[in-house]
Formats: sequence, structure tokens, C-alpha cells
Amino acid sequence: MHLSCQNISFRYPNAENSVFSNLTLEVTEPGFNALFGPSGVGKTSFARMIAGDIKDHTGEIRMTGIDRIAYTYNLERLPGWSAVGRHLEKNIPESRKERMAELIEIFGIRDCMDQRFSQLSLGQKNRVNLIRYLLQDFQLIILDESLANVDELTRERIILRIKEIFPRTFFMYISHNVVEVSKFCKEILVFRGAHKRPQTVMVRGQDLKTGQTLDKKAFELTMLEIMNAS
Ligand SMILES: Nc1ncnc2c1ncn2[C@@H]1O[C@H](COP(=O)(O)OP(=O)(O)OP(=O)(O)O)[C@@H](O)[C@H]1O
Repeated sequence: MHLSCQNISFRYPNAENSVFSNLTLEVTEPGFNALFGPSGVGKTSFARMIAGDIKDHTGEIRMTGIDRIAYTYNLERLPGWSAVGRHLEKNIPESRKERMAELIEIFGIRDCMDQRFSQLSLGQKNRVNLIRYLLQDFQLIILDESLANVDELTRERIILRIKEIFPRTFFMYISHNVVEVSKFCKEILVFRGAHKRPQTVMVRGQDLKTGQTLDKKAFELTMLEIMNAS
């Protein structure tokens, strides 16, 4: 499995400036990787290019061993005509029902299953939405602030278990949380803004997994590296 983005440049039609120029990214192993940077710097735009939603960029995006890509973001909504649990039940193949029950427990949303989507809090909505994606077959999943509004401890539990359950999946985690990306991600592409050179810097994260102890010194260095790059 391999994702390679070479010299990607892009400007929205009618926009005066490019979002970024000559951006390069190479990810060779599955796992939890991140796109990090200040608001408006181009993380979503880049993610949508990887997902194939934006095609009119220059440069080359190549993938091997990745046939199915999902882009999921925190404002996606489910239809409200039936309870959330019923909706999931109807749209998930029988073979995934056990996995579904497991994810519902890990995500802490069992009590939401009898409610309609509109009745849920934002953090509950985001968790339900993400479960939908994790129950499909994707080799690459882009999580664009998909755990926004979810409390920190729950987010940590979810990330650690996702890493255990899906060791062969490429995750591209978009987040503004420097602690989280430093602790849990493998490769962190830090976006610095269109006016800085280079526009992006790659930082190696701690990639913490269940059962491991965080090396506090290395973790602090990662955070420092990210903050210095930003
Ligand atoms: N459809 C669009 N048309 C024109 N400009 C756009 C469009 N979508 C985004 N932009 C601009 O492109 C730039 C990058 O936006 P993008 O959403 O990729 O940033 P981001 O880093 O994901 O931000 P955030 O962290 O706030 O989600 C911004 O200046 C934004 O205004």
C-alpha cells in the first residue's frame, strides 16, 4: 500500500491565490497519519484531492493497493425518518453486525440507538456518522475533524481501538489538536500556510498503541517540532 502526492498545486476558480504549490506527501504504510495546521490553510482541500472530489489540481496523486477511499467530515448528517440504530441495522450487511455492536460500545453511543439523529448532541452525531464509514470496506479513510465535539477521553479510547481493529487501513486524520496528533499519529503533515517556504513539513509522531507507555520526552519533542513548524 502506498500513497504518493507529487508537486500538487491548486487554486480555486476565481480565487486570487493558490491554496498551495508543489505540495508533496509520501505515505508507505497503513496506520494513523495526520494533516495538521491552522484554519483555512488547505487541509480539507488537499484531502478532497486525495479522495478525488477535486480533480483540477496540477501534479500527481498515485496510489497502490488503495481502491476505495472515503472522505468523512464532522457535519455529515443521517436521515431523520427512523431511529439511528434502525438506520444502521438496515444499511449494514449481516456479516458486519458483530463489528457494529462492538463499535457502538467503543464509541459510547449505545443509548443513542433508539433516538433520531436530530435528537443527538453534536459529539454523538459525529460518532454515529463515523461508525457508518468504519463498517464499509475502505483502504483509505480521511477523517476531517470527524471526532469534533467528542470529549478527550472518549476520543482517545476510540482512536486506540480503531488502530487495533483496522491495522491494515490508511487513516488520514485532520485535526487542530496538537496533543492528539503528536500522541497517536505516525506521520504528521504540518501545513504552514501559502506564504511560508516550505509550505508543509513532515513530523514523525509517537503513534501510541494500546498497551504501550508514552515516552513523555519524545512526545513533548514532537509537539515542539509541530509548533515550531506551524
Ligand atoms: N469552494 C471553495 N471555493 C473557493 N475557495 C475555497 C473553497 N473551499 C475552500 N476555499 C478556500 O481555500 C482555503 C483552504 O480551505 P480549506 O477548507 O481547505 O482549509 P482547512 O485547512 O481545511 O480549514 P479548517 O481547518 O478551517 O477546516 C481557504 O482560504 C478557503 O477560504
